[in-house]
Parts: sequence; structure tokens; C-alpha cells
Amino acid sequence: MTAGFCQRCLHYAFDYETPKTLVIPNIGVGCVFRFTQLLVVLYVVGYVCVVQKAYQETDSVISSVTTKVKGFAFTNTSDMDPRFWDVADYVIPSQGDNSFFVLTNMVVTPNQTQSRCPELPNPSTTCVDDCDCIEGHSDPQGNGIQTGLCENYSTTAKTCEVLSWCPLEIDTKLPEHALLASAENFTVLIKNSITYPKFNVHRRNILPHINSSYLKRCEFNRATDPDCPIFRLKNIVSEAGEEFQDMAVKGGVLGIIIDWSCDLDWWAGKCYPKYSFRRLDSKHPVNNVAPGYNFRFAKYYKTQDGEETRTLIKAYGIRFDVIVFGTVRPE
Ligand SMILES: Nc1ncnc2c1ncn2[C@@H]1O[C@H](COP(=O)(O)OP(=O)(O)OP(=O)(O)O)[C@@H](O)[C@H]1O
Repeated sequence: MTAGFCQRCLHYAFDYETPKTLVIPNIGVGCVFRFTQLLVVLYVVGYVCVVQKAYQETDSVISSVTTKVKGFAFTNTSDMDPRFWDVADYVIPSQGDNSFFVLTNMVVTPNQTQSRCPELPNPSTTCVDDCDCIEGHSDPQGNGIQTGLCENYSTTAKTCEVLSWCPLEIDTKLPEHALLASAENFTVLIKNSITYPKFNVHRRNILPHINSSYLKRCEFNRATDPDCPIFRLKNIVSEAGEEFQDMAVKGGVLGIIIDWSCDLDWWAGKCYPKYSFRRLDSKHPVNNVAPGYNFRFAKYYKTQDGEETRTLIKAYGIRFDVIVFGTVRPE
């Protein structure tokens, strides 16, 4: 037992081992072997080194974006008094976080006061007498808090009365053609500064060769003015493959994508913004439930006798989100 153990130890310590080379003189096997070697070399040199440049360190972009929209519109419809619009009227809010919203269509309900009025008729608000209405009941889909009374909405319909801002908004009256159709000719200046902190690279999309007189008159055009940071809204929407007037009716979200991927290798040496545009809210061709983008806001007034009134606006429009991305590859 002990002798066997000692013998195994001696073999382990003093046996000499060497691999034996087997040569297979066969063209087919040789071709497969060389082809596999070639694939490995192509992957390492071609893809990892040349395409991916995996030998380089990379850094991600830090960016700041500001926008300024310009343009005027004039509306003269039967629903509203003739009205002139400038940027302070149609960009809501006036400053956004990497985005700006341009009002294109709306439902306006003027002269609302805090009072009582019959609800808009629908299966849950129609009533025959007061017993059908519950005092204090409020439905988030409704327009106010029920008073418990059943009132005449029209000569043919009775609905539960609500405490609310009356008269109530009737948003089925959304104009079929966008009210601010001329918003397509508004322009936006996008100022974008970026930093790659690891490599101390700073750039802005107003490139060094752009002077103020050029900035006053230029407009982005992929062929003729690819460096101009002023974009016409219609062109942004059409480059995203959409029709401005269609999108303006119910609103939507559009992405302005700025790619700052830089390669600072001496033979590449480029670090310019590349612009692209795409619609971000899903426009499903079949399921067209709840399309577009809208929200409500109000402007408040006081009448001469001190009563508070407001104009409610259900605003439809296009929100433009500026999305900046990129990585830098240093020399
Ligand atoms: N949306 C836009 N469309 C066209 N030009 C624009 C737009 N926004 C700014 N500009 C022009 O770009 C230049 C730089 O704009 P910036 O906002 O930095 O300066 P500004 O003097 O405050 O501009 P302004 O007083 O004209 O609003 C100005 O000549 C300005 O008129």
C-alpha cells in the first residue's frame, strides 16, 4: 500500500511528457484548417481592429440643447375671432427640457365660470329624475361633481347636473384641418454643445466656419446647407416620412436625432453632428385608438365685477424631442 503510493509519487515527479505531432497529408483537411485560420484572422484584424476599433478607449457624450422657434400665423375661422399668433402664443411652455411643443390645432372653450350645468349626454350621465343622480359623485371621465339634480341638457335629453367650469368643453368639435396649418413654415434654431469629458473634446453644432450673417439667412438642407442649425418644421416632419398637415390635426411626437459619433484617428479626423428625424409616437396603421398628442391648459381672467373666468384650451400639436447621442474614439 505504502510502496504503491511512493511509486505513484515518483512517476508523477520524474516522468517526462511531450506532445506528439500528427501530420495528415490530405488536401481537404489542410484546406479546412487554413480556412478556419483565415476566418479567425479576418475577424480579429478586420472586424475587431478595423471596424470596431476595439483597441481604442471610448467615451460617451454629455450634451446641452436649447431651441428657439420663429414664425407667425394668422387664423380667421368661424369658431374664433381673427387672431395673429407669434412664438409666445404657440410654443408651450416657452422653454422645454431638450424638447419644444408647437401648437397646431385646438378646441377653445371661452368664458368658463365656476358654476353648475348639465353634464354632456352619454349613457352614464343621462337621467330621468333626480333619483338617477348621486350628490357628490364624480367620474374622472366626466366634467365635474354631481349635485344630485337631473336637468334639461337640451329639449330632448336630460343629464345629471355638475358643479364645474361651465359651459363645458365639447371636444368633438376639433377642426378637421389644423388651425395653425402655417406652423409648417416655422423655423427652429437648435443650439447643441457637447463634451467628451475623458478626452477633453468640446464641440457645438454651430460649426467654426458659420458666421452670424450666414446664421441669419440659412436653413438646413441636406444637399446645400447640411451644417445650418436652423430647421423648417415641415422639412423635419417630411424627412421623418410624415405629412405635416396630417400630423398637425391630432398632434404627435417627433425626434430630432443628433449623432455626435467622433473618430479622432488622424486619417478619420471628423467630429461633426449628423442629423436625422423620425416619428417617435407609435402610429399604428391598423390600431388607430387614441392617436396623437394633446393636453389642456387655461388662461384666467377677472371680469369687471370681480368674477373669475377662464378660457380652456385643449391643445393639439407636435412635440419635438432633441435626442443627442455618440461615442468618441480618440487618436
Ligand atoms: N428659429 C429661428 N429661425 C431663423 N433664425 C433664427 C431662429 N432663431 C434664431 N435665429 C437667428 O439666429 C441668430 C442667433 O440667434 P440667438 O437666439 O442666439 O440670438 P438673438 O439675437 O437673441 O436672436 P433674436 O433676437 O433674433 O431672437 C440670430 O440672428 C437669430 O435671428
